[in-house]
Amino acid sequence: MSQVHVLDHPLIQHKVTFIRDKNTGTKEFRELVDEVATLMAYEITRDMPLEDTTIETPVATCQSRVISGKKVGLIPILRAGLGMVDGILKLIPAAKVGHVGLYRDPETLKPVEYYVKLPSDITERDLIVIDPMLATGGSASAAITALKNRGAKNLKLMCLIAAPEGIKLVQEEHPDVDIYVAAVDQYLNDHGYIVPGLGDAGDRLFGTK
Ligand SMILES: O=P(O)(O)OC[C@H]1O[C@H](OP(=O)(O)OP(=O)(O)O)[C@H](O)[C@@H]1O
Ligand SMILES: O=c1cc[nH]c(=O)[nH]1
Ligand SMILES: [Mg+2]
Repeated sequence: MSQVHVLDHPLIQHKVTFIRDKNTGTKEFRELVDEVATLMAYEITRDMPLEDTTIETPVATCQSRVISGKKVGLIPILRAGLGMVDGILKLIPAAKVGHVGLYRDPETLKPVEYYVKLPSDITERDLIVIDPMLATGGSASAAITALKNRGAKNLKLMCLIAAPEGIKLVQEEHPDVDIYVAAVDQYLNDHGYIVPGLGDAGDRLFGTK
């Protein structure tokens, strides 16, 4: 069974409060999502392997450590996942970025795939699937399946806000994928929106409502 990591750092929790607030406009919403993504990346990279190296400081020879040659891939789920990419790249600038385009059919709540473009070497990369919202879990699970079908092996899922229903589905369908979230909310309403949530993440990021 995969683990769920709730990233409860005070800075993350503080910023998520303003992301949720309906009075937060598009510009500020986008900036806050970007900042939270950076803070979450700091937490999600805790287990990155290090290797020893020797350097010369101005004073002496020194044994020190660098991140070992592990390659990372970021996979935002379009559209809303795009809002978290730059924030993560600030900490992992060498990561490659693949895109999985999915939208959730408003009637059936089932994901519809419309675009997949991935780095050619995803089988060798540690992949982080990114989407602000994990609601029914259908989109995240479908994205992970699409990646596994193309050979991906090491995956993590990073979301801002999750519903218990979405966590359950991803854990059932992908027990090898750990989930990193800033908050786990109460439930889904009749339209599949997370309560209390933040509304429609894509619309709030891109001002399309
Ligand atoms: O867990 P689920 O029930 O699948 O819902 C979550 C999905 O819904 C939203 O995308 P949406 O379909 O609104 O597309 P968009 O990002 O283009 O707005 C969100 O960004 C997730 O991808
Ligand atoms: O609450 C929700 C659920 C799905 N997608 C969103 O953007 N928000
Ligand atoms: Mg949307």
